[in-house]
Amino acid sequence: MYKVGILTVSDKCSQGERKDRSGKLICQTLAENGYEIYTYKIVPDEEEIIIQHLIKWSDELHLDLIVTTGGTGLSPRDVTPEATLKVVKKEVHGIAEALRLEGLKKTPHAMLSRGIAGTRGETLIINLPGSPKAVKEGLEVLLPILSHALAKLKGDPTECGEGPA
Ligand SMILES: Nc1ncnc2c1ncn2[C@@H]1O[C@H](COP(=O)(O)OP(=O)(O)OP(=O)(O)O)[C@@H](O)[C@H]1O
Ligand SMILES: Nc1nc2c(c(=O)[nH]1)N[C@H]1C(S)=C(S)[C@@H](COP(=O)(O)O)O[C@H]1N2
Repeated sequence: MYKVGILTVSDKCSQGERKDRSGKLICQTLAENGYEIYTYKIVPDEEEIIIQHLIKWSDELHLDLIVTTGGTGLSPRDVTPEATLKVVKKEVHGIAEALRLEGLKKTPHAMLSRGIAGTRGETLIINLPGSPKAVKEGLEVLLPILSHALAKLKGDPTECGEGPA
């Protein structure tokens, strides 16, 4: 069972001014789909704090997957993509592009998310926007590919083909 960490990046949620529905939605959805929710935290929109958590969860806890929610927009306090870029060793552009592409089918605002995805060692890190609606839509994009992505990240030699040639 793949181990997952969920990091909610939100000033309001971290100050108790808003209930974190988005992080909880990620926990619930991934658990329902067979992932082990290993850890879940709410942090403010502070780059250093985000970086510390991503590195610890990857290098010390050796999580397979980290999903962040929030702080991917244009607001001055939105720094999740910048923090994530400082942690990942390789970007997975296709995931970030797919999230925006599918998001645009729901709302033109999807183009305003600067979220990225990437890997650090054998950990896959994915940024989702903050709203529960964006999280629900983003998970619908991710769920079909997550187990394949994580298997490949761990060096699974099986072919990528879809069935017989
Ligand atoms: N974790 C969350 N749980 C529930 N709703 C959220 C959450 N994060 C964001 N939202 C909703 O999505 C909207 C846009 O998210 P955004 O990250 O811009 O939040 P914000 O309020 O601007 O900043 P912050 O959440 O960092 O205080 C928010 O105004 C809020 O309505
Ligand atoms: N699929 C999807 N993506 C989405 C949205 C959405 O509703 N659905 N919201 C957009 C909005 S309104 C914003 S402001 C940006 C950034 O959100 P964040 O600052 O909460 O990360 O995500 C965008 N991406």
